[in-house]
Amino acid sequence: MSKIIVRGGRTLKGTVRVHGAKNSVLPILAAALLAEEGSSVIHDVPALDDVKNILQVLAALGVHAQQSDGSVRLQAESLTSHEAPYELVRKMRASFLVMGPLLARLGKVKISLPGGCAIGTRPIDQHLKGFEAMGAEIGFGQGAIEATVNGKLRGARIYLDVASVGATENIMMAAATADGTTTIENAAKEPEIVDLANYLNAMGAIVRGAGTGVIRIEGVERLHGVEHHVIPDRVEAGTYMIAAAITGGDVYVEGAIRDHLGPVVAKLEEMGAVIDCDENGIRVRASHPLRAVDVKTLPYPGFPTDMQAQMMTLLLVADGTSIVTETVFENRFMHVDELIKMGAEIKVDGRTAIVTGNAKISGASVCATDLRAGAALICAALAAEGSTEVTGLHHIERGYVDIVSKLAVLGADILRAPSPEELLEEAEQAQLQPANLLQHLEQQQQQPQRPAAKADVGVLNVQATLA
Ligand SMILES: CC(=O)N[C@H]1[C@@H](OP(=O)(O)OP(=O)(O)OC[C@H]2O[C@@H](n3ccc(=O)[nH]c3=O)[C@H](O)[C@@H]2O)O[C@H](CO)[C@@H](O)[C@@H]1O
Ligand SMILES: C=C(OP(=O)(O)O)C(=O)O
Repeated sequence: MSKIIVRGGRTLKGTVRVHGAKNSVLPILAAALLAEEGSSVIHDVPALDDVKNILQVLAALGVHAQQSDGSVRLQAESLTSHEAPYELVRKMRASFLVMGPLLARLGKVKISLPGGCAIGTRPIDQHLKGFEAMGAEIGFGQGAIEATVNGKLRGARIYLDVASVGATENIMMAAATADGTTTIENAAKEPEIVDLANYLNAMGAIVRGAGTGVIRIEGVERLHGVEHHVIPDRVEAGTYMIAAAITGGDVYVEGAIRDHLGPVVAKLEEMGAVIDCDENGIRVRASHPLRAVDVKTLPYPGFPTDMQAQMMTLLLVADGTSIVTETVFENRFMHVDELIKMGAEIKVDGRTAIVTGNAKISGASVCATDLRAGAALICAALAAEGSTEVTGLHHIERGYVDIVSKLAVLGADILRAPSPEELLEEAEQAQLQPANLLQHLEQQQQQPQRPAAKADVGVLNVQATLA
């Protein structure tokens, strides 16, 4: 089993650069299916497992993709299938976002139900309600959805019962080439929705109001490929801001956009951290003790549910008791039990967690149960006394590029110990002979690789950067 090993107690200092947003790039890659002519080139594509996965889904549908240096060129002129493979959709909920574009392009789609996950049941009723309103006929069988449209999708007025990010995106994509105008009411307002709308508009779509609660999409005949730069990942940025604060550090998060991180900045300031924002990023300085604060997650522009676990971890070291309320997902406190193993005192009652501050956090063996739970455990480990081993890395690697390298460059004592399977794969790739293979594996296991600083992680003197 691979694991991240952290020896806590180091103060983080320096500069870390954020990658392109996972939650933007996934819908944008799905939207590339809509280009009937020309190629799309998407820049600032993070090297994440989720991106690999959605590219596999697109390949199975007939999209040609070429990747180089953080960019992907996609050619979707001739699609060859309307069936998104079960094995791939099952791995990642966001692959359900190909449903809208496939309905629009081919008038039919077969896709497995994405199912729930650790953080909640995550139904897709709002996506389907939107497609039905636009004229799609939807059938279910053997865990899959089959939908067809007689002719073209038709514009409709759709009120979402919950301001779902995925449903807003799926419906926007389906509506881009529908007959007539679609209005989405109670639409999600996340920055990733705006990024998707900007990409669609550059492709020739007419999407107005993205970023507000009412989005209007005037259907056009066809869309074409374009170049697009994905926005920086606000959740990755927020995670490094928390990592800085929890270690009493001084970190410049390059690429962080203040307007996308309003509630995180506000809460850190309420706690007593000093935040300086400029057009290139956000600097966080914190000295302990920090003040306890209450946090309630809400759809954007409220406090993001994707930052709740990391924020809860920071509240452990604050002075006083904090109340954390999770209103977006019904089961997003999975990190609590793991934090308790590290010495935290947290009581959960339904959707509320009462966090006792001034905790003495100590190293333990813990497991990431979902992506942000994993990030929270790494944050806790940075502040813990002693050594922490975090497993369940497949969750973390869905959403964080080079997290170990980035934290190491900031001064954390952190390394990633690969699993025997990963070592074997690495040795096979290096085409080692059987005799050398054993020796290679033994050496690797005795000395887990400390991450090398990657070219895109700068170690800059914060004083000099901000002077
Ligand atoms: C790839 C991606 O962008 N993922 C993000 C996206 O997920 P995702 O798009 O899946 O999240 P939604 O905004 O759809 O979900 C919000 C709430 O609405 C409910 N719901 C959703 C759809 C539906 O048809 N019916 C329904 O009841 C969900 O169960 C949940 O309680 O937004 C979430 C909320 O900000 C983030 O945590 C995820 O990181
Ligand atoms: C819940 C998340 O992502 P997804 O919707 O891809 O599961 C997340 O990014 O925290």
